[in-house]
Amino acid sequence: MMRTRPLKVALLGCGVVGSEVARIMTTHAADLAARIGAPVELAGVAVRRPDKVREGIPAELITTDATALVKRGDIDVVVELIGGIEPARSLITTAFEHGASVVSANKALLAQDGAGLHAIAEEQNKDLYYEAAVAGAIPLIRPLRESLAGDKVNRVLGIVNGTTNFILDKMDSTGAGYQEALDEASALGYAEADPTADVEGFDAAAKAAILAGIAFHTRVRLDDVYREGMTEVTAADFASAKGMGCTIKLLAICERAADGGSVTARVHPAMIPLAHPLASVRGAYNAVFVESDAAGQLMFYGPGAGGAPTASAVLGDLVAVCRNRISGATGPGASAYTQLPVSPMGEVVTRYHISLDVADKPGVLAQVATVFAEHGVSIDTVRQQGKDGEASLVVVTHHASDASLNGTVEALRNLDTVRGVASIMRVEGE
Ligand SMILES: NC(=O)c1ccc[n+]([C@@H]2O[C@H](COP(=O)([O-])OP(=O)(O)OC[C@H]3O[C@@H](n4cnc5c(N)ncnc54)[C@H](O)[C@@H]3O)[C@@H](O)[C@H]2O)c1
Ligand SMILES: N[C@@H](CCO)C(=O)O
Ligand code: NA
Repeated sequence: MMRTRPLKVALLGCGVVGSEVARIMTTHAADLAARIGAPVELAGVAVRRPDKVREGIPAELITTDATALVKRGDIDVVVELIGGIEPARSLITTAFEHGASVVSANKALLAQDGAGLHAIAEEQNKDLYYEAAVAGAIPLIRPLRESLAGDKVNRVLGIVNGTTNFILDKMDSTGAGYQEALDEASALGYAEADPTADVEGFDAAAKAAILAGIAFHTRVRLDDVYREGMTEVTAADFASAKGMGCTIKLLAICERAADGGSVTARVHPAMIPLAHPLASVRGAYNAVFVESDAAGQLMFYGPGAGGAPTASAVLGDLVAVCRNRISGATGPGASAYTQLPVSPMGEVVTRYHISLDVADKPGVLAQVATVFAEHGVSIDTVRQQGKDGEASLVVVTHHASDASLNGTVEALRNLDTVRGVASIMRVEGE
């Protein structure tokens, strides 16, 4: 039966995502009301620039005072789409304290203080939903929190940043320059307000922290996630990758240790075989593999960024939270009961592609191989190409710990015959 009193929604931020949320709330109003069981009304929109023309949003709803809006007391759901840490955190906290539930897409804030926000939500008996914060439109948070709640997840691996996937794809497929591809990603609404968050891997690291926490029922903060961005990936790296039947993607990898006693979370560029499903993830699309005891391997794929796709996830959360409001229930809260330690990157075991510039003379290969052997790093393949007394040596290793690999590279740099380490890249997905 349809309730006549509408649920009131306050929208904080009306940029790329917020404007799409407002548009869909208006164009889909009747369907949303039917699905929720009550009409949903946009009761106020907090913006920074009130003079901007905002099609479809009545001028009387616009305010620059976000704090007053969340303090009104009659708001059922606050949708936070400002981004960043402050004032978003204070606004969300105030919203809970004044009776509202919250939907947010703010991965930076959730990775930094998800535990604190969940605690306040639980204290106030309110919902905190954030499907849009990880992998845009792709349903991922809800499947992990709800559909897989009876299984044991061991690994989450994937492409979780649309901007960097868009840039790497352009560099690989069209030979486009880094800056040109980044400018295009920003114009399309994929990049963060400060795109450094994307290209330096902070955004993917925030998503990895959120995913690892939910997948392993533990607490993983942004600082726990090892992070390398993609700004140093070069055309030469793509050429090397091609040479071994691979491409390069910025991956987020969260793993539970084989003994179950700890977890790791990392973000870095990696070579993956062209035959791997992640290799064919193009543009701003995201794809995430989840491996669990009972289900085996699941793959989630779809648009990872952009106004409308992200708004789809926000609207899904809005419907869920509104339904909960009507039934007087709340959805699942934080589930960090396992309290697993996060192991340092040095303990992560993977394969490596190392490109060295060496002197082209007898014994160099043996010298290099000895350094690998001394550090317990087993070599899979070696490729050498000579050029004017110098040579380029490409070594691909078997599985080794990051600590052993770092020790190897340090020792290689100390060899007179090694002129330089041109690149080191992990090899995943085999
Ligand atoms: N764009 C995407 O593809 C995407 C995808 C997933 C998640 N997100 C997240 O969604 C959030 C919003 O992203 P966006 O792309 O829409 O950013 P955006 O920069 O386009 O929009 C944010 C808006 O908030 C406004 N704002 C800032 N401070 C404010 C304040 N104090 N009061 C009122 N308004 C304020 C800004 O003027 C801006 O219009 C961020 O947390 C982002 O990380 C974005
Ligand atoms: N800047 C982010 C938005 C989606 O979270 C990305 O490119 O993936
Ligand atoms: Na999502």
